[in-house]
Amino acid sequence: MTRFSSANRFRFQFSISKYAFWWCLFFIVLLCFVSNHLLLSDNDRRLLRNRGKGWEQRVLSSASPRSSTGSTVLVTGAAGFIGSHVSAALRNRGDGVVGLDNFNNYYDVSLKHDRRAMLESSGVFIVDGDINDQVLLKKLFSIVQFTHVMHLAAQAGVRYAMKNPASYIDSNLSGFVNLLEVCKEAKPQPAIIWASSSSVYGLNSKVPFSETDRTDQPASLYAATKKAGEEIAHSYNHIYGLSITGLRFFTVYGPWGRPDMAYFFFTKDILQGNSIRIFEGGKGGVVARDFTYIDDIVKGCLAALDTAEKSTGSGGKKMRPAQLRVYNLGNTSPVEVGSLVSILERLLKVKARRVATPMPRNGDVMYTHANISLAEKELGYKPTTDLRSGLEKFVKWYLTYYNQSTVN
Ligand SMILES: O=C(O)[C@H]1O[C@H](OP(=O)(O)OP(=O)(O)OC[C@H]2O[C@@H](n3ccc(=O)[nH]c3=O)[C@H](O)[C@@H]2O)[C@H](O)[C@@H](O)[C@@H]1O
Repeated sequence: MTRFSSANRFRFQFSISKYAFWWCLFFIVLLCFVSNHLLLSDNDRRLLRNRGKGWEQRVLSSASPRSSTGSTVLVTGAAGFIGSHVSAALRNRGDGVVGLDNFNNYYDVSLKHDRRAMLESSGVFIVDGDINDQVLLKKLFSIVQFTHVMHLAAQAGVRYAMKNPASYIDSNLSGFVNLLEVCKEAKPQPAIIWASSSSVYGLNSKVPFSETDRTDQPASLYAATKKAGEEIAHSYNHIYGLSITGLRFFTVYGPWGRPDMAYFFFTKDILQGNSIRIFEGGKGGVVARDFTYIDDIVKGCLAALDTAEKSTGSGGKKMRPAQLRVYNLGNTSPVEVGSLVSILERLLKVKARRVATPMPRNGDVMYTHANISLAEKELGYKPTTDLRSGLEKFVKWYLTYYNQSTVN
């Protein structure tokens, strides 16, 4: 009995320690899984993804220009609307392009992934990363000598600033400063071209808007951050000799556009039979925009890049004064929102359910109209697409992309 129980005890203890061992192992694996998948920040995960095997090689091959005179451009916001078009155009003419985008969910992320797929097929690699990530930016600059930075990453949208003000500070102010900090330290420094906005004109009532008009009355936080960006650009140019060009875009539209913009969600709502709100100014005031087609904007961006002088500093030290420019890139022919809807109705062959709504106090301004004579003179910028032809291209893209047909 005693002999039997001591053998049994031994077996019992052995199996207990065996189970304890397997349980420990199970808990260790579980712990690893939890720390990897739940405790890692978005940024850590992004770094792991970015630094995977072959990552540097992909960055380098995307950065190499096809011709000896080609530029090497870092495009931030490359999976965005304007960023994807500009990246494709730069690549198509032979420049080296590395994209950077944080793929945030401000609007449908799958659209951004589809833009990325389109760019990757033409040889542009988009790094999944944030402009606030200084370690990542420094890493990119240590691998590639960028001649230019086309900074198109931003928190866009005028009305959304009332819902999520912090996102505008994060991208348009902190992110911009972070990028400039890395650019100013680079040896040699790149020239920077970046997206400002027509919204900086705010409550300015002198039309058409010229670059010399007042821009100290922003009507939204979005506009205030873009205006602040222009002042920040001034200080980095002044202190560090960075060559900086700001482009004030006027309501850019077209294929692969932004679903948060009126022409885009009006199209969706008209097709789905939903009503659309058309903002109207009080006392006969007109609500209109100088809608500008994406291909014209791309030409303006490339011309700004081609005419940008080199930065004059290096490694944080300014050698002599550097170029600082700002240009309006608009279409010069404002169209009332109601007329935009009429064009969409004709193209979609569907009557819109219009609800006239007095302009809410949401950061929108009543009217925009660009004077583009400066861009015309110095960049050779000449928009050629009227709203009807541009919307026709947009609608064609929209119906194909969303696999829809018009209702006859
Ligand atoms: O050019 C610019 O500076 C800005 O252009 C657009 O801003 P916005 O002109 O307000 O463009 P939409 O949001 O597409 O609005 C277009 C027009 O439709 C009107 N609207 C908008 C929404 C709506 O439900 N109803 C309506 O009538 C707006 O008041 C505006 O007049 C972009 O969203 C900004 O990111 C950009 O910086």
